[in-house]
Amino acid sequence: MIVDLNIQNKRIIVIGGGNEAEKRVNSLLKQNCNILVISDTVNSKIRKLAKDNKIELKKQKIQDTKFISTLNPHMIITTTNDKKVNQKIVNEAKKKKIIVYSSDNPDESDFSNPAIIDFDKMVQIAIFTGGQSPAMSKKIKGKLEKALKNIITKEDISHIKIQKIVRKIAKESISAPTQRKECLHKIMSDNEIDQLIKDGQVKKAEKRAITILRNWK
Ligand SMILES: C[C@@]1(CC(=O)O)C2=NC(=C\c3[nH]c(c(CCC(=O)O)c3CC(=O)O)Cc3[nH]c(c(CC(=O)O)c3CCC(=O)O)/C=C3\N/C(=C\2)[C@@H](CCC(=O)O)[C@]3(C)CC(=O)O)/[C@H]1CCC(=O)O
Ligand SMILES: NC(=O)c1ccc[n+]([C@@H]2O[C@H](COP(=O)([O-])OP(=O)(O)OC[C@H]3O[C@@H](n4cnc5c(N)ncnc54)[C@H](O)[C@@H]3O)[C@@H](O)[C@H]2O)c1
Repeated sequence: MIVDLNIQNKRIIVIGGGNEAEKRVNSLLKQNCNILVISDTVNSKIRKLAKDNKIELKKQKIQDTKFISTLNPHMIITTTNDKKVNQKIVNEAKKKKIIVYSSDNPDESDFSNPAIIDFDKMVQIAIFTGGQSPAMSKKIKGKLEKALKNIITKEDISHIKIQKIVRKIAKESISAPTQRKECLHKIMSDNEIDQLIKDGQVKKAEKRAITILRNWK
């Protein structure tokens, strides 16, 4: 099942410092979480992230799973090239009911990583083949990225920003969910708002949206 994990402000530990660790760290950096990498060696990208204080780094070879009790993370991602170490970590994390992911063990991991297309951090599209072919996910992502550029427009992104604002107000000011929905749809399909967005007058579009909302009966 594809869901969006909420890991805001949580402590996430990544074991290993190679290519896989780098991919996982890059995804985690898009969330507002605390990332600790533990590895005996790290590649230059991870070293730079630590230097820039984007992540915490512990240069250490993991031999047992004591670090789990000591650091009490919300989630562990293990990416070492040592299958036994990865398995030990998975077993212990499961015992402690900690969310765990192992790069070499999709079957025992609590989640998977789809290929992701991102539009302005506002719309994310995930492509997933259920573990059958990661390489094909990557290829389809490339094809979709090109096609979607003409479908998900700058105007759509502006509408999302406006909806975020009016939706918050609507939740407080319009008590009936069906009415709320109707009002939000009206704002989404308002020709004047569309035109203002196209003319680059986003603030005016926002104002008009709020006016429609305030006048809603
Ligand atoms: C989509 C993407 C997202 C990401 O990684 O963030 C992703 N793999 C990507 C690329 C990629 N990975 C691999 C290759 C080499 C060719 C090949 O093997 O096909 C390539 C292609 C390349 O690099 O060109 C090797 C590989 N991958 C996995 C294993 C282990 C195994 O199968 O047991 C091995 C063997 C390792 C080895 O040989 O030792 C497992 C998984 N990889 C997944 C995701 C999950 C299933 C996704 C799905 O079902 O679609 C899953 C199950 C992990 C999970 O659960 O999360 C990302 C592209 C995104 C992008 O570029 O935007
Ligand atoms: N899920 C995927 O999409 C995917 C893709 C490619 C590879 N893989 C798998 O991911 C694993 C790692 O791949 P990689 O390319 O990052 O390998 P890598 O060799 O580049 O990195 C391995 C890292 O683990 C560290 N490490 C090893 N043993 C350790 C220990 N005991 N304690 C702490 N750190 C330790 C090493 O120092 C190194 O930094 C492999 O098992 C590979 O099969 C998965």
